[in-house]
Amino acid sequence: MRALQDFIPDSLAWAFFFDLDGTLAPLAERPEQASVPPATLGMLERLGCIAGGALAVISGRPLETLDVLLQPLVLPLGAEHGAIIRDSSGNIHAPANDAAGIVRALADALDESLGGMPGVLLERKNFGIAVHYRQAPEAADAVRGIMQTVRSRFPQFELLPGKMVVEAKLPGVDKGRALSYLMRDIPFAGRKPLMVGDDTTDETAFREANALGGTSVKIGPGATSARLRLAAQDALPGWIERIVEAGAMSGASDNA
Ligand SMILES: O=P(O)(O)OC[C@H]1O[C@H](O[C@H]2O[C@H](CO)[C@@H](O)[C@H](O)[C@H]2O)[C@H](O)[C@@H](O)[C@@H]1O
Repeated sequence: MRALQDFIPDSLAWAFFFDLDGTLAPLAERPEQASVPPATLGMLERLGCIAGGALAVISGRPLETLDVLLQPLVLPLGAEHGAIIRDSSGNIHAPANDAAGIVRALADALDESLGGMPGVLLERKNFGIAVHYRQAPEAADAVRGIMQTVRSRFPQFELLPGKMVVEAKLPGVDKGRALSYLMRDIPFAGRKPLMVGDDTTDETAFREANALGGTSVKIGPGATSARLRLAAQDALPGWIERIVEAGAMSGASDNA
């Protein structure tokens, strides 16, 4: 696999897709402690301008949380692993059926089965849930077992393992589909997609970006379908800055 340092995509030809946790935001002990550094937000804003708006975030986070984490930017989004999409015109695309009741029932059942396991966090979302064990790594097997047992009573969901987390999401929802959906319309259409992510949950988007004639960047170690690798998350802002500077030198406008 190629290392990333010599690949500086042309901002006029590429569409940029970023994962959030572990990619734009350094990983934190708890979900509510994560933040996107102001310098990264500034670089994203400039990149979005020189790329003609062809920049989106595709994340497991709820849409409303992404808007808070990315403010003052308001970007096209694939939220909750792509269950909810906000396109470049600001239109929201979400599953037609109201999942609130069944998500609440699943979360309540998990809450009861987890029984206040120390260090284990239950995160409720609109179309799924996440059970985190970053603060109790020794609970990993127990959490996975409980998730499998409870999920068997809720066939409306499928499990998705991630970094120190097991999530339950709707079937047919994945980041690859979100990327593909966004790529259908201007300003993404006609460009080559570049997906940057750090987790197994990003693999569907890596494969989709590759299949659509683009490429993909995996941050950190681990088996992956991504074609390029960046050693660590803290090297990402510098790489984005190089794309922005190269774009500015080639005459792409970074005036909003
Ligand atoms: O698709 P992503 O943007 O990578 O979101 C995936 C999940 O990220 C969050 O959990 C992860 O980040 C937390 C904060 O750094 C960390 O404490 C946790 O261990 C990670 O799994 C988020 O809470 C989930 O909702 C996202 O699905």
